[in-house]
Amino acid sequence: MYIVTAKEMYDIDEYTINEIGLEGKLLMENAGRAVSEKVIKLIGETEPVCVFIGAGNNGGDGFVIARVLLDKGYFVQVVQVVPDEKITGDALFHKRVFIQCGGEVSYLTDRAAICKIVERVRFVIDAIIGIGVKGVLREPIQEIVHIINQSKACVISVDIPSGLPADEGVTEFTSVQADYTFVIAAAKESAFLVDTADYYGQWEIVPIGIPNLVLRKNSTKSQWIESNFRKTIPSRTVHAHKGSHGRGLIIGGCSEMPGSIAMSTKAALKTGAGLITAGTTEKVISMIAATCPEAMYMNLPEKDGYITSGPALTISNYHAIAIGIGLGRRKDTGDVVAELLNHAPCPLLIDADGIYHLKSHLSLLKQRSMPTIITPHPGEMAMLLGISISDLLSAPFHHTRKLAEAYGVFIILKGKHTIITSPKGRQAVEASGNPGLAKGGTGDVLTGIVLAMMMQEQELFDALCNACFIHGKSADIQVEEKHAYYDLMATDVIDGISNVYRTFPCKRE
Ligand SMILES: NC(=O)C1=CN([C@@H]2O[C@H](COP(=O)(O)OP(=O)(O)OC[C@H]3O[C@@H](n4cnc5c(N)ncnc54)[C@H](O)[C@@H]3O)[C@@H](O)[C@H]2O)[C@@H](O)CC1
Ligand SMILES: Nc1ncnc2c1ncn2[C@@H]1O[C@H](COP(=O)(O)OP(=O)(O)O)[C@@H](O)[C@H]1O
Ligand SMILES: [K+]
Repeated sequence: MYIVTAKEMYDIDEYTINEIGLEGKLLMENAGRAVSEKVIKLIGETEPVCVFIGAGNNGGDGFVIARVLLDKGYFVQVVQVVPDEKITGDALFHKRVFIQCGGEVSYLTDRAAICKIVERVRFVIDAIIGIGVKGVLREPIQEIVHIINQSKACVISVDIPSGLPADEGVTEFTSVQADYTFVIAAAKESAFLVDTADYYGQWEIVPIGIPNLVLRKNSTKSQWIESNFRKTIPSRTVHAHKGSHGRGLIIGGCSEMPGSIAMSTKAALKTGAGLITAGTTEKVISMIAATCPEAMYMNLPEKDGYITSGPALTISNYHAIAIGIGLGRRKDTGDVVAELLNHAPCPLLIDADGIYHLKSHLSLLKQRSMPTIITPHPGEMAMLLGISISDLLSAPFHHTRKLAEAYGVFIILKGKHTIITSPKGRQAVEASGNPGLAKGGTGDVLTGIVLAMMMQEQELFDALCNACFIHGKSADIQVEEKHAYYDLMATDVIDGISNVYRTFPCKRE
């Protein structure tokens, strides 16, 4: 499940054609056939279909789809939206094959004629432009796209909704609003961005015979899905003891936010951590101890209800430490974050107010010999970078990679499509979870889950991805089985962790 830019996709095509030896015409045939199979499943037997075709190879895919449907007995109307001389190369080859098979092509750009056709069909296949789009759509294509968008027909886009950029960072565009998109060979970046994802409608990737090794070689991003979780999540051996599953310390909490550290602590234990100590103020300990009797507590010095640094903070005995949840933003509380950045002898996870304090100590990240992980939501990430949230969200892959590489830090940028980035620039998207998670406290739960995963025997990058998977899937199963988006609480997400382990048991023994 690779994620690519348009350039990476072109490199993949080129390598497959020139080095592997699979011809472009053949890839186009495969692409058209693969999409047709999906289309047939979707639309049933007898529906009339209109295929809109543009000048490039995306249009070429459209000719193959039209031929397959025609061959299966569908009434297929092909509307070519560019003049004949624009159809060249592999697309022209497949246009000729379509015509040889009895297909008819009408070159149409007239509004009234197109409206009439679109009114009569229940399904429109959009093969006007694929990843080759440059800038905002020109006329008459822009108007044709508006007609398609206003029609009642179900719109199925080939590879990408026409007009939509494949890459992040493009903010001005007009696009087909698809109901379904069958994406060719690899997901494109825009399928995961706040401003562009919805144009795809429901989407899935269709393989077209490009070898996996070529995809792997040319992409740095992928989706983290169920099979990744199953392959990488370590099992607990029969000889396991609490020491073999990690001793973790979570530092946070203040008088106004006592619950957050309680939730992180509980989530870490529920996820499988061996021993968890919650380091917080005496008052917070008295408030939360009864809610999580399995945890241990470290009484930290405080001032006005907030943690301050002092000798009570012993950090040498832990396999991983998390700081930031419900910590507050006082300057002397920030000193504790700096102290950990300087001295924590183990992987360090920084979240929430810890990220706020990190902004003043970014340079300390580079000196750390053990990994540092941050888990910002877009507001915190934009604050760290000194850019607006909308700028961040228009190019989240780029911005997170830049920060991760510059400071040698692992980043979990939270959202519907959570992006996990390593200091070497490897990136994964974890897409589970639902709007029920848009509620205070769910981030604190994630922190606990991440801390626990960091201490299990697996690659750190995989651990971070698996943590996001557990968090999102817990919410998804809870909503499927007994909750709604509205009533899901962060504590329900903790309870739901058991469902995730029971639904996706680990295979590795
Ligand atoms: N071998 C390959 O390269 C394969 C490519 N495939 C398909 O080919 C597509 C990419 O093909 P191409 O690179 O030919 O590009 P596209 O077919 O995506 O689009 C290029 C055409 O769109 C026009 N265009 C671009 N921007 C425009 C704008 N703003 N307004 C109006 N017209 C505009 C261009 O003039 C050009 O004719 C993929 O999305 C995929 O569907 C598949 O067939 C699989 C194999
Ligand atoms: N609409 C959504 N779909 C999927 N996941 C979501 C959605 N909204 C929020 N989340 C997830 O919920 C968590 C919220 O974290 P955060 O904003 O830090 O919450 P808080 O600090 O209030 O606990 C993140 O893991 C995020 O990915
Ligand atoms: K398209």
